[in-house]
Order: sequence, then structure tokens, then C-alpha cells
Amino acid sequence: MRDLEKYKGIIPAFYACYDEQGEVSPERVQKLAKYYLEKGVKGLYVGGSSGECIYQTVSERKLVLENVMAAVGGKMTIIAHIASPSTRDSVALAKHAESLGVDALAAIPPIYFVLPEDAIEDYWASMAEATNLDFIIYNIPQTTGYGLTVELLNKMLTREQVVGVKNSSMPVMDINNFKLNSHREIVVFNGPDEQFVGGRTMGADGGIGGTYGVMPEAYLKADQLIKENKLAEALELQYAINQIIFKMVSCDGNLYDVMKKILALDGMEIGKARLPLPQITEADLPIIEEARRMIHDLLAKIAV
Ligand SMILES: CC(=O)N[C@@H]([C@@H](O)[C@H](O)[C@H](O)CO)[C@@H](O)CC(=O)C(=O)O
Repeated sequence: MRDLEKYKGIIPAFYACYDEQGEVSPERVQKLAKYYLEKGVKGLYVGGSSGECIYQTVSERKLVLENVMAAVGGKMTIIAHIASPSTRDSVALAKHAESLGVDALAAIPPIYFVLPEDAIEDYWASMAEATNLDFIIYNIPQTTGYGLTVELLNKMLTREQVVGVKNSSMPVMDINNFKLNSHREIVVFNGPDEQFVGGRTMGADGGIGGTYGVMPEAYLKADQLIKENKLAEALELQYAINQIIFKMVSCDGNLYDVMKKILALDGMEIGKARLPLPQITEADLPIIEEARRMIHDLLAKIAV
């Protein structure tokens, strides 16, 4: 029986860390990973959307994971997103992640070509069967064009490595559907941060999110309130979180570039988001300052 407890909690989607020239910065990767360890989150989701995996080479992705593991391996749960456009590169990344001792692999479906479901199954199966690590399906139809079905989930669950779904689809009911209709117990992660409380109350065991990185304490608190059955307080906190997210996404620059700027203003410089992601503009700076002030105010409020 695999240990699912290590996934139940708050897991920030780790940001891509670059130097001033836009190259992966091992030092900044390690510094950011240690920062989250100190915050007390359950683990890290490395190389996902927020990790800009889609814009990194295979060797850059390996370098990031090596440095996360050097900094915090064995001290928190590490999920490595390893999907690449080709099955070949994905399997290579899976084996590399296994050699570093991560807890789990995760993978989106194949991108660009619209493939039939049996090809998607083969793609995921190649990665899942390449190692004995836990394997998590990453369902994010708004970017990949494929929405996970319960049928394919259950086919994937015939492989003992498959332990769950990171669900970034918008309907909260998808979480409930996967949780209730899987043929065996699985772990389900809420993906959209704007509905963390909704996802958790509809069956998600924890969350993996891109905005956790700029306000981990807020999600830790929301999770705690849910566990204590203080749902009205959890919802109030969710609404405050959402006002911050709505503020951040009102920038012209991409959300990742916005969040990196917020971290930089707080002393955690991790570079810019990689092109073609839109970069923050001069006009974004006051909005970013406002979002940062809202984060500080919220964290001060929940600290008391
Ligand atoms: C498309 C996207 O990045 N979605 C995020 C959300 O956390 C998202 O940033 C948040 O809900 C703000 O809209 C996650 O579901 C994805 C994620 O955690 C990741 O792989 O980085």
C-alpha cells in the first residue's frame, strides 16, 4: 500500500528561477526551495506550469530538479512534473527524477497534436511504468485541450504506480467525480487556487497551486480552517485570496512574471518569466505594489 498521507497538504508549484541572463540559476533554485521549507508547506511541485517546463530544455529541467533535491530532498514531499512533448524525453526525465529520489512523478497529456485517448494512455503508461515511483495525472484541459475522463483514470489505475490526479480543470465537480468514481483510493489535488476551499470541500486532499508561492501562509491557514470545520472563516479567507489573484491577473504581464516581481520586491530575486510569456510593463508596477500590499495585509491579519 502506497503512502498517500505525504501528499495531503499545501504544495506550491515551484517557479522557474533564472539569473540576470535568463539562464537557470542553481543558487536561486536552492534558495527558493529552502524558503518554502521554512514556510512549513508539505512539499513542492517542480517543473509544472509555474515552473515554465514548456519553455525549458530537458537538461535545464534536470538541473532545476537536481538543485531542488540538493536543497530540500528528503525534507519535504517532492513531485516532479516530467512530461515533455515526446514520450522519449518524458521517460528520460522520469528515470532522472527517480535517480534523485523524488516522491512522485506527474505528467500532463501529450500536447500540440490532438491524439486519441488510447495514445494518451500509452504516453502516461510509458512514464508510469518507467519507474516504481508514484505517478500523478496532471489534468489541465484549458492548456492541453484534453480533459481527463473517469474511464481513462480507471484504466490508468490498473497500474499500481498511479496514485492520483492533480486537477486544474475549472469545474469543482471534476474533483468530486474523480474522487467518488475511481476504482480505488486516490489522492486528488485542487489546481485552481481561486477555488481552493471549494475543491477541498468537494474531496480534494490538498492543493498544488501557482499562487501559493507568494502567500503560502494564506493557503496553510485555509487548509487548517477546513480541517477544523471552520468553513465560514475559510471562505472569508478564500475571498481575500481571490481579490489578490484578481489584482495580479489584471496586469498586462503574465501572472508568473508578476509573482516573480512580488518575490523580488520582498528580497527573493528569481529572474523574469521566459518569453513568449508577456513581461510586466511600467503600467503594471503600481498594480503589483498594490497586490503586494494586499498580501502583506492578509498575512499580517491571519498571523494574529
Ligand atoms: C494554469 C495555471 O498555472 N494554473 C495553476 C493555478 O495555480 C493558477 O496559477 C491559479 O489558480 C491562478 O489563476 C495551477 O493549477 C497549475 C500549477 O499549479 C502548475 O503546474 O504550476
